[in-house]
Amino acid sequence: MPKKIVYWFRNDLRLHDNEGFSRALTDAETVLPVFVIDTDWFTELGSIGFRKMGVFQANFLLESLADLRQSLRSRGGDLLIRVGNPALTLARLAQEIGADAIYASKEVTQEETDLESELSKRLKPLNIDLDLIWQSTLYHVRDLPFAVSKLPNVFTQFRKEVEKYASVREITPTPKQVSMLSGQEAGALPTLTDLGYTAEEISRVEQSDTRAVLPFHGGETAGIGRLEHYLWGSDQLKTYKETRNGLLGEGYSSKFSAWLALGCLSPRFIYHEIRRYEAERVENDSTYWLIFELIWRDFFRFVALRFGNRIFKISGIRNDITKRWRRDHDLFLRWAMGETGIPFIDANMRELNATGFMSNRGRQNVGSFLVKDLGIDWTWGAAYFESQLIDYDPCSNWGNWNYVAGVGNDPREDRYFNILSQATRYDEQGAYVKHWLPELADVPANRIHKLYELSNAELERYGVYPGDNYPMPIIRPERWTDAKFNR
Ligand SMILES: Cc1cc2nc3c(=O)[nH]c(=O)nc-3n(C[C@H](O)[C@H](O)[C@H](O)COP(=O)(O)OP(=O)(O)OC[C@H]3O[C@@H](n4cnc5c(N)ncnc54)[C@H](O)[C@@H]3O)c2cc1C
Ligand SMILES: Nc1ncnc2c1ncn2[C@@H]1O[C@H](COP(=O)(O)OP(=O)(O)OP(=O)(O)O)[C@@H](O)[C@H]1O
Repeated sequence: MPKKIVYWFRNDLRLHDNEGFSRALTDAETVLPVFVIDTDWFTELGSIGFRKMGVFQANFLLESLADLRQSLRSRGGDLLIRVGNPALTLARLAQEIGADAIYASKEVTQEETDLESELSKRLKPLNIDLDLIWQSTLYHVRDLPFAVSKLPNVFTQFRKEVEKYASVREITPTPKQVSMLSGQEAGALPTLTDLGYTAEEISRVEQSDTRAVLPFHGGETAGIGRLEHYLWGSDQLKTYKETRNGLLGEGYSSKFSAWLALGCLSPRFIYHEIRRYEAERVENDSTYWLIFELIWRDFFRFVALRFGNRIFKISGIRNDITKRWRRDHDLFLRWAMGETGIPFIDANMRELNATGFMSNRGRQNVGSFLVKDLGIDWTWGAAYFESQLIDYDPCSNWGNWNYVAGVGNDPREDRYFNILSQATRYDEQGAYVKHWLPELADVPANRIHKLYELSNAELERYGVYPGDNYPMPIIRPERWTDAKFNR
């Protein structure tokens, strides 16, 4: 009997270095590649009333599926697209075609692993196997020099151990041919409207704000294109370490995150391209630093594997139940909408809302401001990021928020970001703030981050009318000018 395998694409929307899919092609006579758009992704998050998957990531996902379908078609295959409950849909499909097994990549966070368990339960009585393949990290989970239960608590220790005792595996070659089971309806790719997004949400994507760092386009083809540009075309990799804390433009950082989140780019592929770049062009601190950041990404994934649901809980990885959090909805909304009256915070939040992206520097600052200056429940901030980010990834998002909130595995106790000194340091001339807050265009650079110190008369001189074209500050952050906190 020829062997039939259903390949369930998840966050591995690529053909390069896709070990799971390549293994399915090797093990089976015919495969059936499927993606199931889970209707649960579009529900609203209970606590704060925002949609789980924001419109930017949903759009990026649809583009990625279109690209993957195209790549499969050009190799004699196709991508079946279904909308519904993945476990139910896949089990039915596998039964219908008489599949021997379903292969898919292994995920680590609860909603995803719940689906794996549900699917496995449904397949058992049908005598169909479920084979889950680890493939989202730079270092393979089996190559770690320690058991996951003994994962070092501190990033630096983790990094040093993996760098010393593990190596990054070679990439799996891209399949040339896909021999696909015929006779199944391919299924149309839904539109954002089909998925329930409102006209207002869709217009945010369609308007594609020209102030965005990049016109992000989903899919493996665009992801590889971005990599080629960042490394080989523009040579920006060689200055990454100096530019990575930037705020404006496409070049200050790689912008790989959205492609990594859905698996359009494989971290191992990026790694080997960096190594090739080092051999052929230049090897320096910057080329290493991009690998260093990819190790952070791995770290948060392994943290999620080790700590399970603790990353999503208010007490965090540390299980700290002593901290008290405010649940002031109005204050939270002022933060979320970029209406705090603190220009550096507002500019970053407006960028996020308009484009789905924010720099790493921005994320650390708005996170710290919400949690440390406003004292608001950090899980609201994380949930809001989840609903807006084009590169949302459960491990990186919730892991980083654990850090920012001081409930993670940060060795530095009670890290505090002084927003004023951060803004002055990373946006010295106020160019970033003015980019997103044109109403502040006439404020001189030396006053722009300290608007809250100016009198109404002074503000009006610069065309700023508090409470009218720009909000009054929601707090007076005395702490920012106190030398003790001024770092
Ligand atoms: C509060 C907060 C929430 C975040 N949420 C997410 C998220 O949902 N998804 C996400 O991909 N990143 C998240 N990050 C990490 C980081 O901000 C983004 O990965 C980065 O800004 C994306 O831009 P880039 O690809 O140009 O990064 P680069 O600076 O070019 O870095 C290259 C890659 O390294 C990885 N990386 C870099 N920094 C981190 C980090 N701190 N943690 C984990 N991986 C990292 C990313 O995969 C990134 O694409 C978050 C950071 C903070 C502080
Ligand atoms: N890209 C990042 N990925 C993961 N964690 C980060 C990243 N950037 C910062 N952090 C975490 O936040 C901390 C503070 O960041 P920051 O870059 O300000 O470091 P710093 O030691 O305070 O000084 P500097 O700004 O000179 O790098 C880092 O030490 C690290 O723990």
